[in-house]
Amino acid sequence: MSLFKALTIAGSDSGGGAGIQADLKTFQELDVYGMSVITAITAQNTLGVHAVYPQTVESVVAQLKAVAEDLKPEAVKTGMLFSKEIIQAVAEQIENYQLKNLVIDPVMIAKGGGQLLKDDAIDALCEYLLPKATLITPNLPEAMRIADMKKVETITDMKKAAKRIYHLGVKHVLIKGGHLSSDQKAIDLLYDGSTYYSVSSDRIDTKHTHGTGCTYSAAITAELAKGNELYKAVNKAKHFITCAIRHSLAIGNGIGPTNHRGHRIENKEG
Ligand SMILES: Nc1ncnc2c1ncn2[C@@H]1O[C@H](COP(=O)(O)OP(=O)(O)O)[C@@H](O)[C@H]1O
Ligand SMILES: Cc1ncc(COP(=O)(O)O)c(N)n1
Repeated sequence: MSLFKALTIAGSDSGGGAGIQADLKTFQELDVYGMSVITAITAQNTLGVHAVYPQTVESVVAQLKAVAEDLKPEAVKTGMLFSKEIIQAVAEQIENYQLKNLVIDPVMIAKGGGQLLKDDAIDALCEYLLPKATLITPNLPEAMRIADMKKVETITDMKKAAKRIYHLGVKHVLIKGGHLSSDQKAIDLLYDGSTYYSVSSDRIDTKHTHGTGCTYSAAITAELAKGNELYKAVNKAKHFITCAIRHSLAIGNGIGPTNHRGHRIENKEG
């Protein structure tokens, strides 16, 4: 049996619900060998981000080189990248090692509050990373910033934003609808430059959604690593994240994490 390998380039969440920790748990659950490049360490729990300790560019490049020269991931995702210097260095190494199947989760602000991407880094993300990516997965506030729009609140806004982001050079755009109004289904919109696809589930009534975006993009990355084409990878990942939210964990005193074993509970694997 082949063993597929996926890499996450992201920040560490000490609370274990988002970032590197969510990504590695997701890779493991989906039978993909997981590797990591840590861009920043956050002191974080379900109540929020207490502190951010970014890694040096030298550290990020050294981690990335070590992984790329030896282990050769079939797919790569980025999460919290924090600064334009880190973004530029990551983009250079992705080019250098010709890393394929790149999924960008343009993480900006944690659900519990806390800035995970500096304001002046958004331009660098668009200029250096987007043109190398297979997919970008912004939530509504992130889509608004990247598309440079005043608001992204409805499906019509999502379509407009997807088109604008597509024209920045990325191959596919998936705008996540977790932040749509609470009477709407959890509708995500996938755009490939010609067609809009709706990827939808019922909305689950829970406040415990810490790490949903990280887990979803990690699941897409794992499915791409296994050789699935993009549309299929997104649909499989949507099932994974929906199960993870349905069985999310009411731990801590704030926004609890998703349950990466949720899909096993639904499939009665225990
Ligand atoms: N309450 C919910 N019920 C079902 N799916 C949800 C819910 N909240 C978010 N999702 C889904 O979780 C995924 C992550 O979306 P979102 O929460 O918008 O990302 P982020 O964590 O980046 O803000 C998307 O597929 C979204 O539709
Ligand atoms: C290190 C790190 N990366 C990403 C997120 C975003 O996750 P969420 O928006 O669910 O808080 C986070 N909180 N921490």
